[in-house]
Amino acid sequence: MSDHDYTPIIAYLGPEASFTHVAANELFGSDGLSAKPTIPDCVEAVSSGRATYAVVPLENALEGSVPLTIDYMFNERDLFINAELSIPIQQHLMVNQAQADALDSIESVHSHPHALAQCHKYLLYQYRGVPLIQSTSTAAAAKYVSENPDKKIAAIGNRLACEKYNLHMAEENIHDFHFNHTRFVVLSQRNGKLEKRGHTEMPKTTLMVKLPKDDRPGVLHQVLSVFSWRKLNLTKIESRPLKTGLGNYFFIIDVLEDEEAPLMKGAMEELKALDCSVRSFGTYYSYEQQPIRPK
Ligand SMILES: O=C(O)C(=O)C[C@]1(C(=O)O)C=C[C@@H](O)C=C1
Repeated sequence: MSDHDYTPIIAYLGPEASFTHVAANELFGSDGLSAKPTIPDCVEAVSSGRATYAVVPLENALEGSVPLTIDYMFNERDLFINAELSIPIQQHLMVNQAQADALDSIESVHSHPHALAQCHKYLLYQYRGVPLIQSTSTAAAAKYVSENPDKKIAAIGNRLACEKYNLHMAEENIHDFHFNHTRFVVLSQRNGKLEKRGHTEMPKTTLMVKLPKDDRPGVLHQVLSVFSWRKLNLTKIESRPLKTGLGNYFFIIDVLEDEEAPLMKGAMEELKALDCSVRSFGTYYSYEQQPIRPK
């Protein structure tokens, strides 16, 4: 991808101090970042041209894919993945400063559904029966708690949100499993790699594969052998509903190879020869971020 001579606008799932904000900041710095209230708003901003890029969460190590991102991304015909960034996720429980002494009487816990799920056991044992309220992001929950000092409510989110919204840190690291990472992707209308220092060696290509309509036995096996006999390494395969009826699925397949490599071109041709429909979301590099450290 060539350098821009203008500041690109980067739509991200906000508000400020969401995990997606951390990801966007890591990849692009703070210039041009534009917070959006929801994932569909981010995808729409980039597909309409109002933003150059969108940064959205795609997959969490504990909870799996982010359905909203998958649905919007794979239905927008003209978007490509330019980069991915994996971030370690540490979840903390926070309350308004005015409620710092009322931790035993919390009446609801607010956060993004993924964050609530990542802390499921903690919430079960420490706050059994307390209603869990979904928000559009962890930072949106933190902001809501900061704006409601009279309410006995808590938010789950990251340390930056605790600082940004001046909340009281009630308990740190409440996620149930130590290895908690989320993978974010950069989407744009252009097919090309976003190149920065520190990417992993092999590029990755994301494909959307629809099986042939005749539903013959063994066709998924044939699809997988297209990659296996070429020794193309798959890092993910996931089936998602096509939303056209029960039993109708497409596959998201991540391959550790450049789509321009001869082996990949051959694989795509062979998939088409099997009557599969194949769409590439482009080839991109992977980046990793270190844990957010206390100030
Ligand atoms: O709520 C946020 O802060 C987000 O950026 C979203 C999101 C997600 O969709 O999974 C990102 C990382 C964490 O896994 C929890 C929530």
